[in-house]
Formats: sequence, structure tokens, C-alpha cells
Amino acid sequence: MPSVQDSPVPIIDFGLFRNASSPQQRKQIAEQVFEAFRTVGFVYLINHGIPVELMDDAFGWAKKFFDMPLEEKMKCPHPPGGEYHRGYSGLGKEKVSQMVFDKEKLAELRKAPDVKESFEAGSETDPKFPNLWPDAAAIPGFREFCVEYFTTARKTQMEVMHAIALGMGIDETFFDAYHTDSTNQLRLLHYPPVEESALLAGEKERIGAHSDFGTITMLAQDACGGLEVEDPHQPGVFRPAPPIKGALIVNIGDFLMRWSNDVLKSTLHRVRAPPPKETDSTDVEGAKLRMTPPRYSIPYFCSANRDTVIDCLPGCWSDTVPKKYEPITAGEYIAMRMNVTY
Ligand SMILES: O=C(O)CCC(=O)C(=O)O
Ligand SMILES: [Fe+2]
Repeated sequence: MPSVQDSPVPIIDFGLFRNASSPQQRKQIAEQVFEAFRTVGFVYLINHGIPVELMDDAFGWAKKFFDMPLEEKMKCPHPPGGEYHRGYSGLGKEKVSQMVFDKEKLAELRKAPDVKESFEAGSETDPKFPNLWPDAAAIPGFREFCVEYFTTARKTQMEVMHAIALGMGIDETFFDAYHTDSTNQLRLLHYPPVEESALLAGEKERIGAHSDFGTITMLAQDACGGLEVEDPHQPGVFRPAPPIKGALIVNIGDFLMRWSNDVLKSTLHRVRAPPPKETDSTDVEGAKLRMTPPRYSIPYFCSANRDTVIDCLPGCWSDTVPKKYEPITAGEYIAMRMNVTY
């Protein structure tokens, strides 16, 4: 397993921001967070406010959900198209790509399917995209748990937004007014075991290199490994972001990069095969078929209000540094990106 020392992603004790002993300490941690997002686009946060037990429970629930028979999972199918992003998507349904909008190119990319299944849930009070839940009799408590995780993660999200604002030198509460609607999305992901050779040959993928669409993503990953982040100094070179028990990996999405006039970096990442252990090998017709272990991960994608127009963040433009982008709403931006994923 690669070690965190090989990773460009810094580790920050966010407890020192949340429970700072002085305004100076709070500011110092905020500046570290901002610096990580300005340079790498990714950070590990420990003591982030989501209790480790809640994260452990989340993986338990994810396993329980994906272990259900397909017919149960198909009782809350993801609607056709990419915009209404709720419910269950089976293996190979979604293909994550990076800014590819051409139909022929998309069809070509889809020949190497992402070997994953997922379940997506948003806010229970979202009038636009109501949640799609499995039958409560098949998995009692699942819905309540997802709502609890969603609500807890939202608090951490806003603290991270406060840290970014403070670190940038703008009003700490600047982002609050843009996040009153809770348009966030919780995603449970399961990558089943897959032949390592198919992953290496590019015939199958777990998740190909991409950046996220929203403002920030807060990812919990299990002990499997395989997540890689593009090296900030070497485009095209990916470095491991191995699991740290209890830590969240937080990264900037494309929308916040745009909002910040590209000051904050939305960095490419992907999930490759972790180094397989001998015990994962299985004999198939005399040949050794190396299977990767399964992976579970739980990204929490954060977005700004759909209808609030955003313009370049204060401090990110000046007479000599012009604004690169037109004002846009998060709704317009995300819809444009989601429509090509399905
Ligand atoms: O499985 C992971 O750790 C990565 C998931 C991811 O990057 C995504 O869903 O956008
Ligand atoms: Fe991602």
C-alpha cells in the first residue's frame, strides 16, 4: 500500500480551526486550507466534525444496500438522463468523463465501462429532485441513516467554506448566502472485485480521470485504496491518495474553480486498482486471475444554490487580473456537466 508520505495531498487537523484556541490559530489553519486548495486542490482533513463512528456506520449501510438483490436495488432506479441524480445506478450505467461533449467520442469512451454501482441521495426537502429510496421493509433504517449523514456532513461543509473564505481574506460567512438551499448530494459507491488485467489494459475502469463539478467534495474511502490525484507539478502523472482512517479527503470542484477565477484548483483524480494481495488471486482454468478487492467510497458533493448567480469571488480579480468567466448559476453549470455522464 502506498504511504501518505508519497502523496502530494497535505494533512490538516481541522479540529484546530473548529475549536481554535485563538483567532490567530483559526486564521492560520484557514490559510493552510486555502493554500492546499490553491496548489494541490486536495486536502486530508482530520477532526472534521463527522464522527469516525458515523463514517464507519456509513460503510456498513453502503455494504448492506449493495448486498441486496438487484431487484430490490432496482426498486429505486436512477431516472433516465443525467440531471435527476438520485437513486440506484447499476454496474456500467454511469460513465464519468472529463469535459467530453461530442457524441461519438462519448460512445467510444463508454466501451470501457466504469465497474461500479452507486446510490445517490439529496436533501429530503429538495422540491426539484425528490429522493428515491429503496423499500424500507428491505433495509429498515437506511433512509434515516442517510439523512443523518447528509445533515452532519452539511455542517462540516459550511465550516470548510468558512475556512476557505477566511484563508482567502474575505468575509468568513461570504459563502453562506449561496448555500441556503442544501443542493448537496450524498453518494454511496461500490466497486466490486474486478480482474486486474482488464483494469490495466483499459478494458474496464473503476473511475476514469475526472474532476468534480460542484464547489467542494468531501470523500470518505474505505481501506481498499486505489484513489489517485494528479501531481500538481507534473500534468498526467497521478499520485496515490491512500486511505487514512477517519479522515475526509476534501477537494475543490470545477464550479468553485470557475467562481474563484481559477485561483482554487479543481484537480483530476481517478480510481485505479490497488495493489492486489496474494489472497485475492483465484485459479481460473489453470491461469492465475488476479482480482482486485472491492472498494467502497462515499463522496458528498457540495453545490451552491441552483438559482443564485455567481460572479468572480472578491480578491480573485483586479485591474491587472481580468475575470475569465461570465456570471452563471450553479444550476445551469451542473446541468451542463451532468447531461453527458449518463
Ligand atoms: O471512489 C472514489 O474514491 C472516488 C469517487 C469520485 O471521485 C467521484 O465519485 O467523483
Ligand atoms: Fe470525483
